[in-house]
Amino acid sequence: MDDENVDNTDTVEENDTEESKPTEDDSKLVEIERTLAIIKPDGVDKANEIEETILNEGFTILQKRSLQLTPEQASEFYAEHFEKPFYPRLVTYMSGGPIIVMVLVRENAILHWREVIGPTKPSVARETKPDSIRAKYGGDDEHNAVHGSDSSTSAEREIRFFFPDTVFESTLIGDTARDYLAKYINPTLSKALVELCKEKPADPVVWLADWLLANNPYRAGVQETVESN
Ligand SMILES: Nc1ncnc2c1ncn2[C@@H]1O[C@H](COP(=O)(O)OP(=O)(O)OP(=O)(O)O)[C@@H](O)[C@H]1O
Repeated sequence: MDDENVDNTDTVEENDTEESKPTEDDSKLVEIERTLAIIKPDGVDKANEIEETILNEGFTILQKRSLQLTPEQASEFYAEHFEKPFYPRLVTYMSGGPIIVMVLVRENAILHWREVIGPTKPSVARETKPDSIRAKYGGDDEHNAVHGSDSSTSAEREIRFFFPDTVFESTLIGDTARDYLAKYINPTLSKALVELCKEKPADPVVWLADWLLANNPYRAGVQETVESN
């Protein structure tokens, strides 16, 4: 178990209501996103099954840590619930044993992970989403096995909370990605693939990597630039 301290931020997010949260059906754009998943203390003995579900649902586990929160860290993480009657019990619960935190990546990761974990209360999950993680592994309304970020703002704050070195850069998608590749990669790569087929080397991947390094038009000292299509 890793007991290193987590980063503490003093940001308090706005308190989203269940009604205001978007659903997957509302989503028009496909986005590659990151979200934070926590396997809570009561879910840790089912970690293998939960991780299998994560992978089966098409997520990549980008980062993973096992740790135990101090009561202060649990209070900070759930600061938005400070005034709720269940807050003291929530802090005791979340600091009462080891947890596993993961950064998950997928198209629409935030919404999809919320769908996979199911409603907050396991009793409701068992009635309405019996295949969800909280339906299968949750206990009472407080002990619901897993957490998922509920918005991109929360995801960024929560990922930084546990992985303070994370850099958030926008990922190019759609036409922007196509334009970027067409301008900077395709001309050189096409030429490299033509040469590769002529050469037919024994280890094509290493040969291709060497060719690209030797013919990188953006490397200082390489004179020739490849015409774009
Ligand atoms: N009525 C309640 N009684 C006891 N515990 C509760 C209650 N409501 C919420 N909790 C606990 O507080 C956590 C945070 O509540 P929140 O309303 O943010 O739900 P959530 O976003 O589905 O959960 P999480 O933030 O853990 O993913 C819940 O996951 C649950 O452990």
